[in-house]
Amino acid sequence: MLSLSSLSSSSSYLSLQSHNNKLFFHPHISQRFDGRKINSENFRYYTIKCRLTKTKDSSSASPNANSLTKEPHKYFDQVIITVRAGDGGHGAVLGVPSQSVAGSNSKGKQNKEKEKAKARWKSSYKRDFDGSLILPVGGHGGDVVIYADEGKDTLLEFHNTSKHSAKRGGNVDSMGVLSSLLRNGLVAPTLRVPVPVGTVVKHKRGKLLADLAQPGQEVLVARGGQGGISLLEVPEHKRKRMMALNTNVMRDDSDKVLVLGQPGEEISLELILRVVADVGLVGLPNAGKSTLLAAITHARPDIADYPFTTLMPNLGRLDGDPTLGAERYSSEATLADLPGLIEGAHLGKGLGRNFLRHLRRTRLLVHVVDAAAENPVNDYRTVKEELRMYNPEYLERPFIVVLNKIDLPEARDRLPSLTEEIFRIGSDEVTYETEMRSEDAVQSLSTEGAKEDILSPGTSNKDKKDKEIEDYPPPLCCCRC
Ligand SMILES: Nc1nc2c(ncn2[C@@H]2O[C@H](COP(=O)(O)OP(=O)(O)OP(=O)(O)O)[C@@H](O)[C@H]2O)c(=O)[nH]1
Repeated sequence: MLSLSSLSSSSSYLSLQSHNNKLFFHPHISQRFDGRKINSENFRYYTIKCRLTKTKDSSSASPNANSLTKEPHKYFDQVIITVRAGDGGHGAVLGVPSQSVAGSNSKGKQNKEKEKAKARWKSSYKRDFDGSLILPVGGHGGDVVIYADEGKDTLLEFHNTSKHSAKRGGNVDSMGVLSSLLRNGLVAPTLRVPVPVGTVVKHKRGKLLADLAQPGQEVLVARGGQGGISLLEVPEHKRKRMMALNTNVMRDDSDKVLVLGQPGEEISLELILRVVADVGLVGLPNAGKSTLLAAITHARPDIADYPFTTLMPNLGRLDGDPTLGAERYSSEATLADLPGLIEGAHLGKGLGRNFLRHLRRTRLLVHVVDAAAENPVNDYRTVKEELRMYNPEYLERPFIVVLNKIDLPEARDRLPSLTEEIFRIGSDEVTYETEMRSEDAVQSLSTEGAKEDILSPGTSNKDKKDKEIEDYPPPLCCCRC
C-alpha cells in the first residue's frame, strides 16, 4: 500500500507503476515484490499524475497544546483572536386581537360594546408621545469588551480558545397576538474578556484600538446587533397609516421594516502583551539578572547556572523605603527581569525581538554585567548595541550598570579598571549624544543641562510614544552588515 501521507515532499506528481493490479512507487519500491527480484519485463509502466495535498506547514499553523506547554515563551505575549458580538433578537409580527363581542343581540348594543372594547384595547398599550403604539423589540445582542485584569499574566490561554462570542439578544416572545403583556426581548450581557495589564489591542494587521496599560482599562471591540422591531399584522391600507405613525421604525435600504435582529460585529484582533514595569533588567544570559531581582524584590524567578533560564519576563515589586527620606528613593517600582539578550537579538536571534519589545514601557534600564566573565566590557557593549539596533530610543533612557558576581576573585581583581572602562563608555556616549543634539540647535544648553535632557526623555519623545503604539519597524541591521 502506498502511504502518501508519509511523503513529505511538496512535489506535485508521483510516478507509479502497475504489476498484477498493484501499484508501486517508482522507482524505489519496485525493486522487490514478495521477496523476489522482479523482472522488469513483467511490468507495464504507467505514469499516473496525482496531486499531493500539501501537509500543513507547522510553522504557520496555530500552536497546538503541546507546543504551548513546551515553549510558552514563544506564545505568551502575542496572539490573534476573533471576537463576535451577539446578534440582535428578532421582533415579531403580531396580530390584532379580535374585537368582536360575542353574545350581543341587538345591533345598537353590539356597536356600543365594540366601541368600549376598542377604547379599552387602545388604552391598554404603551404609546409614544405622538400616540403611536410602542411595540416590543428584540433584545440587543451582547457587546464584546476587552479589559485589563491584574489576575492575568500571559496571553497563552487565547491560543487554545481563539474565538470569543457574545450571546444573542432574546426574541420578542411572540404568541402571535398583540397584548399589553408583551415584553421586549432580553438584552444579552456584554462579554467581558480579561487580558493581562499591558496588553495592546489592535485590528489584525491594522490600526491600534487600545493600550490597556492600567488595571481595569477596557475597550469595546465589537458591538452587538440591534434587536428587530415588531409589526402589527393589519390590512394593507391600515398598515401604511400605522407605519407613518411609528416614526421609530427601523428600515433597511429598500425601505423594508426590519423584524429580524441585526447581526453582531465580528472582528479579528491582534493582542500584544508589553509588560508594564518601571525598570528593565537587561544583560547577556547568565549575567545574574534573576538573582538580582530575587535579592531586591519578593519575586522568585528560576535561577540556574546555565544560559536562558529565564524565558519569559519576571516581574518583581520594589517596595519604597521611607527611611531613606528623599521622595525619589522612597517610591515604589516594578522591575522586569528580561530573558538574556545575545548578539543578533535585534534581528530576532534567541527570540530577542520578542523580549526587547518588553522594554518599551520601562523608564530606567539596569544593565547587569557579569564582572567575572571573559570580557565584561564587550558584553556590556553587545547589549547596548542590541538595544540601539532595536530602538535607538532605549539608549536615551536613564540607566544603571550593575557589575555582578564581584565576590568571585577574577572579578574582584579587575574591578577598578572595569569600572573605569564602563564609565568611559557612558561618558563617551553622553558627549557624542550632546554633540548630535547641539547640531539640532540645542546650543544654549549647558553640558549638564544637555546630559539631563538626554537622560530624561523629553516631552516631544513622550508625545511621539503616545501617538501610536505599533510594533517597531524592521531592524536597522543593514547599516552594520
Ligand atoms: N558567585 C556569584 N554567582 C552569581 C551571582 N549572581 C548570580 N550568580 C549565579 O549566576 C548564575 C546565573 O544567574 P541567573 O540569575 O539565573 O542569571 P540570568 O541573567 O537571569 O540568566 P538568564 O536566565 O539566562 O538570562 C546562577 O548560577 C547564579 O547563582 C553573584 O553575585 N555571585
